[in-house]
Amino acid sequence: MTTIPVIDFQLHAVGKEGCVDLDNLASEMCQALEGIGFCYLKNHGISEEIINEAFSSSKDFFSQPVNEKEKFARSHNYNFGWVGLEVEKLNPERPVGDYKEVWNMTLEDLPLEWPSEKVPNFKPSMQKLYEMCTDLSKRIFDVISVGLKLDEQKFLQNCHKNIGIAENKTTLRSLFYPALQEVMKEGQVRCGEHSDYGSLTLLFQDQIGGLEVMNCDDQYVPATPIPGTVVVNIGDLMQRWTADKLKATKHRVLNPSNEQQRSQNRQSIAFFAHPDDKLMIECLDKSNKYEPISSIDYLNSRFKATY
Ligand SMILES: O=C(O)CCC(=O)C(=O)O
Ligand SMILES: [Fe+2]
Repeated sequence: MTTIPVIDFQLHAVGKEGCVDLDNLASEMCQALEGIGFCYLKNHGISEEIINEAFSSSKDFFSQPVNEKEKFARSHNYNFGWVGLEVEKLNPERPVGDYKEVWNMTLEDLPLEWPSEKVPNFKPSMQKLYEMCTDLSKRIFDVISVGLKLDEQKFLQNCHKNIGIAENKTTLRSLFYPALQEVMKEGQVRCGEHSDYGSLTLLFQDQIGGLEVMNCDDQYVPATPIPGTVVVNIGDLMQRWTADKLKATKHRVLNPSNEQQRSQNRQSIAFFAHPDDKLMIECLDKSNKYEPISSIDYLNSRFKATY
């Protein structure tokens, strides 16, 4: 598979009720996730208004001066808050950190502040999108469970019961890539080559473009923005869980070469689903290809390598 397929999710979209036969959708989706590891979903059911609000309030947040944003710097204990330019290096082999800023959040009741005084709409709009992404990811888990022929359609969904409640590290992250400098540091990119850590990622991107995904021929191909769609991909934990059946594909965001694009900010919002912290991740096919590990131990081992 060399391109990223667009899949119509209408049948099981957010807001749809009732039992439907997911077999065809499931095989279409698993074929994509076993191949290139990415797909676009159209008709996913999350309203454009909710997505746009999260993008515009994020922009308001990131447009503030650094000293304002620093007040809300990421707490290592919770993976919550603002991370500044060049701090994260998603590909540790690159010489410098990524040219991006991010805001990470969960829905858990944490003793942490939002910048609500200066950007009142940021918290409610991100929380709303988190809720919608929780719903959509659970529906995608149903489809994948059917595609993997697991005993129960709700099997994977049940492994993510605590999303947004407690003891689950599922994170919504707003990313802001500022317009580029005329001369960038050697080897610096917007987002270095990496695969995601968790089970499933949903990604909303603006119209600027730049996301690239490694295809089955080891070539990076553009994941061109398609209005109205969400990009879906598999994380490393899900690859391990499925004994390498579903693929956690490497991706990156390079610096545009076109002068007009270089002078524009880029925004995206990613939802990283993780199974409940204490869940033991054992190969679903009983092959024991990888040792069992708890969801939280796996995630912590990955964070150590990034920060
Ligand atoms: O901004 C993007 O399009 C991709 C971001 C990403 O891959 C990540 O944060 O894991
Ligand atoms: Fe990623």
